[in-house]
Amino acid sequence: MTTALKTRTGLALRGVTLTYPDGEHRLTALDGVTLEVAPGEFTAVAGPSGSGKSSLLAVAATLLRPDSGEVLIDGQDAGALGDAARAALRRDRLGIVFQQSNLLASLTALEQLLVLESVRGGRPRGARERAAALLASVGLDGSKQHRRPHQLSGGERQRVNIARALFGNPSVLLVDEPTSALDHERGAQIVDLLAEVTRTHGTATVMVTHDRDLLDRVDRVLRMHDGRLA
Ligand SMILES: Nc1ncnc2c1ncn2[C@@H]1O[C@H](COP(=O)(O)OP(=O)(O)OP(=O)(O)O)[C@@H](O)[C@H]1O
Repeated sequence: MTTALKTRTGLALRGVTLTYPDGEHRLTALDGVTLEVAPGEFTAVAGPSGSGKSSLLAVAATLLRPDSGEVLIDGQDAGALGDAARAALRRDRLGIVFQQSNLLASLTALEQLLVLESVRGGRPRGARERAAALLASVGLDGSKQHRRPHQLSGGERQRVNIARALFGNPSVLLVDEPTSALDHERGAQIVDLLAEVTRTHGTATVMVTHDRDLLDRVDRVLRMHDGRLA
């Protein structure tokens, strides 16, 4: 495994602008966004609907190429890479937790993590033990690891999502509205868990949220308005 050799400097966006086609014009979703998130730092991005939060995550996740500006993951400029190298960068350095739990219905919690190793081209020795330990560390012990998504609560599914995102030992963890399907108490527990894994795994974590009540649990809150960060 090369994970031990990763140089971790976190996430940096420099002067990022993103536009979408909008009839005969272009709509500016991100307008010169600059942002740095260091390893072990938990940053929230809050802002009204349509302000550009999801666009910011998609660009940071290297899923969308910005019109201009740079996206650096551990110092590597994603824009300078071809598609295959960008996919490898995503696989090796990024963990992504989507709003909708996109777990595979037929797999148990443990298998949701292990299937990633198969995609990566094999299952290194100890992967099963590591997956089990990771699930236990996010609060899913024992028999719950052998349940399928429909046999888990919304909060538990989100815990599996978080464990799965951490399984590749990412440097950067990107989280999109993780509490939208949860009540306040369970939402707060998930944000506390994200704060804990940010510390213990040393990830540069960015969470997009519109839930203001949870913002006192993060290291830093950035506000987004009309594609600009303040
Ligand atoms: N694929 C797309 N094509 C065209 N316009 C888009 C597309 N995706 C988003 N937009 C527009 O870009 C702007 C930013 O959208 P974005 O989804 O990033 O905002 P958001 O802050 O995440 O909103 P929400 O909180 O509602 O999810 C909005 O004006 C939106 O309508």
